[in-house]
Amino acid sequence: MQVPKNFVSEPFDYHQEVEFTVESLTNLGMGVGRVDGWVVMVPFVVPGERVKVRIFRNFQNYSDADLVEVLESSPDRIEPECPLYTRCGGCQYQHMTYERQLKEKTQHVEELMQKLGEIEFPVDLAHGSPQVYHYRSKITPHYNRPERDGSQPIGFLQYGRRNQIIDVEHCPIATEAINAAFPEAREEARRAGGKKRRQRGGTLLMRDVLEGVVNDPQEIVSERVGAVTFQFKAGEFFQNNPFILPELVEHVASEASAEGARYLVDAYCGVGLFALSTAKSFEQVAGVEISEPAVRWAQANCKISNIKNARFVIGKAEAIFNGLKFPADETAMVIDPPRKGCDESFRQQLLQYRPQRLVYVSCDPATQARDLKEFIAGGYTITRIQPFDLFPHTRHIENVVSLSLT
Ligand SMILES: C[S@@+](CC[C@H](N)C(=O)[O-])C[C@H]1O[C@@H](n2cnc3c(N)ncnc32)[C@H](O)[C@@H]1O
Repeated sequence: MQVPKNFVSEPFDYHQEVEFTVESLTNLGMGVGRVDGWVVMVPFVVPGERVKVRIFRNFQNYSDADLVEVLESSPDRIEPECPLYTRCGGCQYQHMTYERQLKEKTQHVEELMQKLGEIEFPVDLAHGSPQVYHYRSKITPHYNRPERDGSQPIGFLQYGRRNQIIDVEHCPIATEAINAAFPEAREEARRAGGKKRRQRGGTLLMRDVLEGVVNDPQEIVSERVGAVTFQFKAGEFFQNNPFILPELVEHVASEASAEGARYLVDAYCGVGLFALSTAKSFEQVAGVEISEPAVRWAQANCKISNIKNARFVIGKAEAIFNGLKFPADETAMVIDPPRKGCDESFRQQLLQYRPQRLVYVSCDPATQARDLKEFIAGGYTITRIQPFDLFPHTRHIENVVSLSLT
């Protein structure tokens, strides 16, 4: 039966099968279609495809379903590289050509900008990663306490499960070096973790850096982006697609300096990625970061790469405005906050200081759109929206928005 039943709370029976044409994807990677006007969501499909699905949950205004069969396949559908695809929760887009993934992500950014930021501005096609598989330089597989039968899978969360781990022996989005080192790291976790740790479960770190693949979060490691070397502890934050990073920092540098700013502030600077990579384009750069160890590394990284025009302060991002000597009308500001976006106090102080140019880098375009709306109300105009695909085959995207004062 195709038609939702005539009562509001249960439009379909549990496990009822229905057919429809997929209209679009949400930014979480779910296909959206309608059966007699009722919205049904299903993963691992491509817009335009006709699909048969099995309903497993009804909500107040839509239902969730599993894919049973693709009845009419999209020309953009391809075989996924990973045998665990659809069972491992890590990837959502391996069944689509890379070109289609970029188009879908671009459209998601555009929709989020419109819906959450009331921003009507064309979004440039997402800049693709030069390496589409084997690009991720850091993975953190987990393991739970052993199961009743004594098995202890080491891998990632299963698709659609909150706490169930799927055993992963090889991850095609992780670098080749990580995959080569993975069997031994899995063995080591099982052996050297000892009985106590085995009982609790835990997380493995695998970071592919200049020194090789490192597992100890405390180990000091190095990455090179363009001419700059970055050192930091293996467990600390550093962008994890090294293949696209030179292109991302080049874009940020050219956008930040587009109107001739002489000074740059890197808010949420981490170990100095943007400040130090762009320092040669500015007379002086300053960074601010809440993590003291990250700031210490940013300072050390100046010395390692012989950069003399950068300084860094520890504190919440808004601390940078206190005593900042750079003239606002000659200053560009790079903003790269965590997923939750900028704090209100930072947004307010930024609008009082009024830097000439803003380049807002974000891994969550939803919170970014909310912040942008405030900057636009405060007098800024968007000049470019350029997503960068740091995360091929997943639903994630890094979005870079450039703004000027009107
Ligand atoms: C997405 S990371 C970006 C780091 C850096 N721009 C990079 O690309 O390597 C966000 C950074 O913001 C820092 N952070 C989080 N909340 C902060 C706050 N309120 N003020 C300043 N930094 C903060 C985190 O420690 C983290 O290093």
